[in-house]
Amino acid sequence: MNNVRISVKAPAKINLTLDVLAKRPDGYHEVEMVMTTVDLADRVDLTLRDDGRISLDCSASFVPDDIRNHAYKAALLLKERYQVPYGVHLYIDKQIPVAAGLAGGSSDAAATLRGLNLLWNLGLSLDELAEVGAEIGSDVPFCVYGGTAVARGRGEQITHLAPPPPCWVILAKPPIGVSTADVYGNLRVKGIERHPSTENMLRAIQEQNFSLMCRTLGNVLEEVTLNMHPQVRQIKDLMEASGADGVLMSGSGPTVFALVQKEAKVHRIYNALRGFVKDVFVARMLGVPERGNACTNTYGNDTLAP
Ligand SMILES: C[C@](O)(CO)[C@H](O)COP(=O)(O)OP(=O)(O)OC[C@H]1O[C@@H](n2ccc(N)nc2=O)[C@H](O)[C@@H]1O
Ligand SMILES: Nc1ncnc2c1ncn2[C@@H]1O[C@H](COP(=O)(O)OP(=O)(O)OP(=O)(O)O)[C@@H](O)[C@H]1O
Repeated sequence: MNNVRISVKAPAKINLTLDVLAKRPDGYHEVEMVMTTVDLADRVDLTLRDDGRISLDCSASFVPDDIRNHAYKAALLLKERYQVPYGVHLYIDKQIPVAAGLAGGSSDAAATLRGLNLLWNLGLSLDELAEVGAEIGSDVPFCVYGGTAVARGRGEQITHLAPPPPCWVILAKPPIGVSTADVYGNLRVKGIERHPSTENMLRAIQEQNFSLMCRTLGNVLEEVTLNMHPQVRQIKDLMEASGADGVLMSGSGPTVFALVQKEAKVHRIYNALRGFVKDVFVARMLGVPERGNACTNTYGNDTLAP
């Protein structure tokens, strides 16, 4: 093991809108979704290995530490594609709940790609890293860039956006794991009654209109997951009853988030939820790619430009 080490932040994402337009011949769904990052984040530490091997540890023991881990897969793909002689040891400090609809694994993979680009001195652009990321999962390209974007295709076609109006985000995850494949599998695309308006969400962001953003929140997967897991509906109801300005399930769930602008409301909603569910987090909307994403290393400074 070498002592050249960098740390990269891997923020969670939330979906402000998630629309499904069609089922594709390849089994995936054609989506249109507005996504943004929040400051609930994992940290990925990358230490250079001279022996060419890839290894991984995670603070959460139930997360796989082999090729099933998205971060491990990211390192292997990059190593093979660019014939890198070096290896890496990855340590993931897990703060984002797992199988929660917050793209934790995807963000770890994206952070690994960004970190290895520096550690292995590959000189790749974010577009090139996102292309590698798409081989790992549909959410990885967005996570490579971070910030705020519309994602189309199966999620890999990214159009960057300005940050949404600033606000607090309270996230609550019931103690169940949800399989994204099952949720998409249970969706009847032709039966979708209300599609969220991407156009209105873009307008809300452009005009920095918090109230329009809250009114436009929408996720067509929500109904599917709510029917599978009634607890998710209870959390949603509780957030709404506690005065949240907007409430939505993220991704395929089961995490539900509430948006509020007034700090006093944050405490009220947090306290109401804590009696009901253990995993409650208070975060700020990040909305922009984080500067200084990769920190302390033996090169002396952070050269990652997100
Ligand atoms: C629900 C979201 O998280 C919203 O951001 C994404 O659409 C899913 O992203 P992800 O977890 O990275 O998804 P992947 O790992 O690529 O795919 C998991 C499974 O979800 C289904 N899937 C995923 C993305 C998509 N556009 N259509 C799909 O039908 C497929 O059955 C796939 O086998
Ligand atoms: N680095 C990782 N962190 C967490 N889970 C991982 C990781 N790599 C692979 N996994 C596996 O992926 C599965 C989904 O975990 P993850 O936390 O990424 O889900 P998610 O937040 O619902 O993702 P998405 O929002 O992209 O659908 C878990 O069952 C876990 O075993």
